[in-house]
Amino acid sequence: MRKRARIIYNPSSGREALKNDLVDILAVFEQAGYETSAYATTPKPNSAKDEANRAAKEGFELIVAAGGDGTINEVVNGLAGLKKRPKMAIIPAGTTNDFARALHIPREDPLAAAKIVLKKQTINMDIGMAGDNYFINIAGGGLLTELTYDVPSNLKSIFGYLAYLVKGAELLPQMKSIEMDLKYDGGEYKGKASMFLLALTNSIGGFEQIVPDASLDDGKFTMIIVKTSNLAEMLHLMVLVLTGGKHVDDPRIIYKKTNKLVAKPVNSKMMINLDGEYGGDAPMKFIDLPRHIEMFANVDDMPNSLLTTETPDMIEAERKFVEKVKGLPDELPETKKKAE
Ligand SMILES: Nc1ncnc2c1ncn2[C@@H]1O[C@H](COP(=O)(O)OP(=O)(O)OP(=O)(O)O)[C@@H](O)[C@H]1O
Repeated sequence: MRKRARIIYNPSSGREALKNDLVDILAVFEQAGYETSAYATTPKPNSAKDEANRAAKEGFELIVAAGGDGTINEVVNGLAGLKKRPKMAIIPAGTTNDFARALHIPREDPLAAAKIVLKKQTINMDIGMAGDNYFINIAGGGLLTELTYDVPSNLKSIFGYLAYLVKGAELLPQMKSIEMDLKYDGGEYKGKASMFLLALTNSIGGFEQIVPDASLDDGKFTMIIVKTSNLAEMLHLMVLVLTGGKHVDDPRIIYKKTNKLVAKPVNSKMMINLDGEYGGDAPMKFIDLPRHIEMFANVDDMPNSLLTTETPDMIEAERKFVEKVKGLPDELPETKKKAE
């Protein structure tokens, strides 16, 4: 019997290109040896997740997630809890496409992304588990991570994580650190922090510098705890990120590899963000499931070292941002006071 592939695509995500190319995309997977069918997701919550789960249980050998990061996250959530998990491929069609960036899959041309399957190269990717949910790219908690919900998606497309940070900087005067208890492999942080992040890939909102040494299959998250919420200090850290990852050694940051994290707020509420979406409230336990899903990737093009793959508009966005930050005074006593 021929192997079967199910393409789960979001007809509403990103550009029309996905729909226009669908017939050719189906042909690529047929050429790769799969009897292939397609399923269009609906606005109903979890439609991609439920279909991925159903197809996997029916014995499909390959599930292709075609859409934005939200669709990919849902498909992973449909598969990660199963004992027998099919292979996955992704065709990015969203705005930020963080995950495709990490796997070096073309982000502008869905047909080219589909053709990665013809190279027959896969990697066994780590997946994050957070309570009952799964994530593939990043989890976070704390006041700053809550801001992602406010970043309009047209801004996301140009600035990615930068938008998140700029928005954060704008809102910082209203912000404060919260008291957290974070237990990780071999250590614990008890104290004030503005946020923590757990990264599985090195691509967060288009910025590979934030987690310069993330590995996709080492069974460990890269954990970043940002202790300060002081406006001037946050801006300084952003500049360190933009100028090549020097933030990792900064004393206001804890930067560690860990397989687990138990995150608890002390006397306050802490929302958890999973792959850019609200994922429940802490206390929450996070575990890195090592080499959990076999994923088609452009392995030839994935660098051993972690070189950035910036597009011209990202470089321009970075340049503008650094200019903006440079123009600000070092100390902003009014806002600083409120931020503390
Ligand atoms: N047929 C549909 N019509 C409208 N919305 C849909 C449909 N199918 C799925 N959705 C919604 O699309 C959202 C997921 O979007 P997805 O992440 O795939 O693309 P995107 O939003 O364009 O990408 P990005 O997050 O990168 O901007 C979910 O909220 C889901 O409910």
